[in-house]
Amino acid sequence: MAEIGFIGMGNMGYALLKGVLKEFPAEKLIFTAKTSETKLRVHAETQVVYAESNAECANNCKYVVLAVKPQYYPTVLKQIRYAVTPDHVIISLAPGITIASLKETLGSDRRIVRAMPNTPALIGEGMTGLSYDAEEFSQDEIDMVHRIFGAVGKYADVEERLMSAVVCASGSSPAYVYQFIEALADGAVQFGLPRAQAYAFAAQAVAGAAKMVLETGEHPAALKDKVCSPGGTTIAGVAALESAGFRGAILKACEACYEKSEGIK
Ligand SMILES: NC(=O)C1=CN([C@@H]2O[C@H](COP(=O)(O)OP(=O)(O)OC[C@H]3O[C@@H](n4cnc5c(N)ncnc54)[C@H](O)[C@@H]3O)[C@@H](O)[C@H]2O)C=CC1
Ligand SMILES: O=C(O)[C@@H]1CCC=N1
Repeated sequence: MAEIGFIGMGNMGYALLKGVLKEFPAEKLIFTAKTSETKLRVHAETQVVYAESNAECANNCKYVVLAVKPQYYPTVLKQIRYAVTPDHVIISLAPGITIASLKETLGSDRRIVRAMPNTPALIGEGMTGLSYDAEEFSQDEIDMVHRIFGAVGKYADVEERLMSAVVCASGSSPAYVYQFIEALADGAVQFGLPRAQAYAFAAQAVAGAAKMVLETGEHPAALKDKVCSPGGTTIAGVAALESAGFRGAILKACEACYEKSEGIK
């Protein structure tokens, strides 16, 4: 019997499976995917066994990670309904779908953890928000959930009402950061920097700036001020971004993301 099972091998399920393999041996893991091609490919790559069905996957592990899109939840929940017991720890990655609604479908004694990870989990640099009713779980189970997400990056517990805000800050935001890196690189290519170097310079600048925020604990605005020489190049760029509504655009993106997440049923 495995310990952790993954239902769904798309972008997030695969990133988590690959990520946790750095902390857990393949024998402790099991997964399912929709197609045989995916099952065979992921098995060949990871040596992790796959289950023939979602119910079989749930039957063969204690921690069941639901890594399918919200629109497939009704089907998958129906498939696993009688396979998951009150002993299982069900980890749901979907935005918007509440613990209460999952209990309504699966049974009120089923125990659910909501998790909002992100794809940098693939390389151990993920960030996951976790939400659960601590009274329903033993300390060992909570430690295990933390170990799973700790294996793929950082994590923090948050109140369930804040999960859609976590989607804005870290679940969806890697996409915005990639857009930013792509645009920065385009900007540099415009002035002659070779394309490959432009991505490397832009991505390292983003990674370095992010680490400065995390490691110095300084306010982002103070760090920004230190890059801006009076009358220099950076403040000219900052002024251009302000007049283009850069920060306002990001706030709008978060608003759209939040509303979308809250609207998922
Ligand atoms: N991609 C991301 O950055 C993040 C995704 N999530 C959440 O993780 C979940 C999965 O998202 P993604 O991996 O991005 O989606 P995806 O579309 O890449 O993968 C979902 C996978 O589920 C499979 N699937 C569909 N129906 C199935 C079934 N009945 N049985 C087994 N597998 C089935 C699909 O074939 C697909 O491979 C979603 O709830 C999403 O909101 C959460 C945080 C970040
Ligand atoms: O786009 C989505 O719906 C998922 C949730 C967070 C990141 N990707």
